[in-house]
Amino acid sequence: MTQSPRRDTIAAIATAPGRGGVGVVRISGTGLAELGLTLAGKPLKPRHAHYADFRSSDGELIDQGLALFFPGPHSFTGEDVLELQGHGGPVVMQMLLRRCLELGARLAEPGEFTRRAFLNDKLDLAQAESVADLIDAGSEAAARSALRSLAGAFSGEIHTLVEQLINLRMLVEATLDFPEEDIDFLEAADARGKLASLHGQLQKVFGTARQGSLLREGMHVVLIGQPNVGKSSLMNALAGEDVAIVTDIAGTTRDTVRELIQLDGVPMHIIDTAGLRQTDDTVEQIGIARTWAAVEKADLALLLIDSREGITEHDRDILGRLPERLPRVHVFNKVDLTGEAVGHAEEDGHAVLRLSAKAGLGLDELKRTLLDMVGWGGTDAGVFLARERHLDAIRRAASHLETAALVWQQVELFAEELRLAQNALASITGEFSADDLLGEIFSRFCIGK
Ligand SMILES: Nc1nc2c(c(=O)[nH]1)N(C=O)[C@@H](CNc1ccc(C(=O)N[C@@H](CCC(=O)O)C(=O)O)cc1)CN2
Ligand SMILES: Nc1nc2c(ncn2[C@@H]2O[C@H](COP(=O)(O)OP(=O)(O)OP(=O)(O)O)[C@@H](O)[C@H]2O)c(=O)[nH]1
Ligand SMILES: [Mg+2]
Repeated sequence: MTQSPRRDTIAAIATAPGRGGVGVVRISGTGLAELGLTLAGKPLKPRHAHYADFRSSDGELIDQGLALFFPGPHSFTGEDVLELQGHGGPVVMQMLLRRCLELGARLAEPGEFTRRAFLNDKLDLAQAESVADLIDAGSEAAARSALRSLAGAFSGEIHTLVEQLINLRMLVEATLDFPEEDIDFLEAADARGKLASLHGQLQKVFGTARQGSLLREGMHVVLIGQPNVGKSSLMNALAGEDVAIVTDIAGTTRDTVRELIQLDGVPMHIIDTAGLRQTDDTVEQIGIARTWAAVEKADLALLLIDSREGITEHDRDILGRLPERLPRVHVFNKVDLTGEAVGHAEEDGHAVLRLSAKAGLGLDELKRTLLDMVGWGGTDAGVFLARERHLDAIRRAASHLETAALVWQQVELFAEELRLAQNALASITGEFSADDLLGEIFSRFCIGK
C-alpha cells in the first residue's frame, strides 16, 4: 500500500440507534489527544479508561462518561481514535456527537472507520467485509464463520495460494529469457505438476468459501405446483407459523410469500407461489407470472404433487418449463391420505420425497434433503464466511489456471494466464482493487462501523 495520507477527522455514534445502557461516540483522525483534552477536561493517558465530564463549549455538562484514547497507529483504524462512552440515550448521543463536529470532526460515512482500517493496512479487504458480515450474521454458524474470516483464516488461504503462484510465475518468467530451452526447463521444474497442485488447492478453498457464502447469502427455494397441492401448507410447516393463507379453495395464494428460515444455521429463503393453472382471473394471472419470475431467481425448486393423483400431464408441462440449470425435488404431498410411507428416494436423477405438510410427516427428511442439495457439509467447523464476490474471483483464477495448463508450451501465454490468475486472487484481499469496488463494499456498512 502507498504512504497513507493524512485524512480528516470523522465521528459517528458507534452503538445501535435507540436507547441502550451505554452509547459510544467514536472519533478517528489525527491530533485527537488535544480534542480529548478539550472534551474530557483532562489529558487522556493512552489506552486507559478515564471517567470524565463531557462539556459543551460554554462549559455546560453534556454527560458524564468514560473516555478512551488510542493513539495511532495502535487503534482499530490505525489513526488516533477517541471513544466517548456515555449514557445510551439518543438525545445524549446526539449532543455528544454534535460537540465533536463543533470541535472539527465531520460525520463519518457508512463503513468509513473500517475503510480506514483497510486503507491503513490494519485489515485486508476480505477481513473488512467480514466485519459487516459478523454484524449481519443471522445464525451462530454464520457468526462463527465470519469471525474466522475476520481473524484471517480466509485471507491466509488466499495468501498461501498467491505465494505459490508467484513462485511459479518466477519460474516461467525466468525461462522467457532463454527461448530455446524454455519448454525443457519447465518440464524439468515440473511446472505442470505445480500448476495442477495449485488448481487442486484452489478448488478446495472454493469448496470452503462456497459453504461460507451459503451461510451468508442463503438459498432461494421456490415452492411450485398446481393449485391445492399444499404449497402454502408446506411453507407454514417449514416456517413453523402461519405465514401463508391455506384453504381448500384452489387458487388461494395470489402473490408470492417469502419467509427466511434457518436450517442447521443455514439461511433459506422459502418462497410460496400462486398455483399454476390456466385461468381467466386477472389477479391470478398476475400471480402466476410472479411464480415464474420467482422460479427464474431460485436456486432450488420443490415441485409439489398431490400423492393421490401422482404426476399429471400438467405437472409434466410445469417441469418442462423449469430452467434446465435449476435443481428440483419432486415432493409428493398428502401421504396421510394415501397411507404411503414417508421418505426420500432418488428417481431418474432427481430427489423424490413423500410427506404430509398438514400432518407434519417427513419434514425432517425434507430439511435434510434441502441441506444436502445446496451442498451444506453438515457443520460450520473450519468454514470461513465468504461472499459471491470472492467465489467469482476464485472461479476466474481457476479458469486462468485451466487455460494456462492448455497453453503452457507457449510460454508467453502461460505467463500471462498466471498473472491474470494472481490478479483475480489478489482482488479478494484487496491488493488490486478499484476505488469503485471499495465504494460499493463500504457503502453497505452501517454508519459508525
Ligand atoms: N469499544 C470498542 N469495542 C470494540 C471495537 C471498538 O472499536 N471499540 N471494535 C471495533 O470494531 C471491535 C474490536 N476491534 C478492535 C480491533 C483493534 C483494536 C486496536 O486497538 N488495535 C490496536 C492494538 C492491538 C493490541 O493492543 O493488541 C492495533 O491493532 O494496533 C481495537 C478494537 C469490537 N469491540
Ligand atoms: N390431508 C392433507 N391435506 C393437506 C395436506 N397439505 C395440504 N392439505 C390441504 O390441501 C388444501 C390446499 O392446501 P394449500 O396449502 O392451500 O395448497 P396450495 O398449493 O398452497 O394451493 P394454492 O395456493 O391454491 O395454489 C388445504 O385444505 C390443506 O389443508 C396434507 O399433507 N394432507
Ligand atoms: Mg397456496
